[in-house]
Amino acid sequence: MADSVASDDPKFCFEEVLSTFKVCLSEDKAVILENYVSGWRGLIKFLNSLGSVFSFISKDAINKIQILVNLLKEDTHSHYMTVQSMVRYELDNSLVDIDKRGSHPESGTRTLLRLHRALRWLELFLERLRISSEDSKTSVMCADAYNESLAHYHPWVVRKAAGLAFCVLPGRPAFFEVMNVGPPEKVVAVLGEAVPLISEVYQITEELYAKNNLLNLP
Ligand SMILES: CCCCCCCC/C=C\CCCCCCCC(=O)N[C@@H](COP(=O)(O)O)[C@H](O)/C=C/CCCCCCCCCCCCC
Repeated sequence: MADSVASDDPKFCFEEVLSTFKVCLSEDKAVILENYVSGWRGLIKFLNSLGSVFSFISKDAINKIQILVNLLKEDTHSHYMTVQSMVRYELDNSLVDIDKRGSHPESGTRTLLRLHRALRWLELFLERLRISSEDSKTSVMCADAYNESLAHYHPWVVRKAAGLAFCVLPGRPAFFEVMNVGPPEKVVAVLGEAVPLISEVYQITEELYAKNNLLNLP
């Protein structure tokens, strides 16, 4: 795994992202952290190709991914093989700020929660994209998915900036081009494979965090 998240080759192919989400779950349905992080790195390549309007979003996502990449390289990395083992290790060793931010503002558990919430946005957005018609607006699909998910956790100023950025998203045909999958029918078929995979990863993580009362970490 590369040291810096930001130094990746910018070329994007959605099928590569799909492959990383395919190998995200182990046989016993644990979420493999390295593959989860790889999936996000691929998505950030896509975001970067949309232009500098989105850089405030990609900077935050890169920062969070970098925290997880660093944890995967530390001496304690064996505890970070899966999201399940990470949560167990950090809780057992009091490495998570539970009620208010304190000495562990960058725990893996807290950091992954932010990406987990964004994964729900992604699931909702990709499903809208899958069932959309040729003249549907990506900006509207993106905003609707955002308002139904991530927006609940963001202050007014972030919601406003995100809303403005969505307005410059390319139309559906250009968006499909950037996905680099092939003709629209192929994009729709690949989305049909991607959405259930992402949804399963989301659900498993959601249940883990809910069971441990971690869904509102500061
Ligand atoms: C071909 C596939 C199509 C979809 C590709 C989508 C590519 C998206 C790549 C990355 C998505 C962004 C992930 C954003 C993570 C946000 C985490 C977060 O909530 N952070 C906030 C809280 O952090 P703390 O302060 O508690 O540490 C932070 O305040 C956020 C700041 C930035 C604004 C985040 C706006 C998120 C909008 C998500 C939509 C992205 C639009 C992509 C357009 C296709």
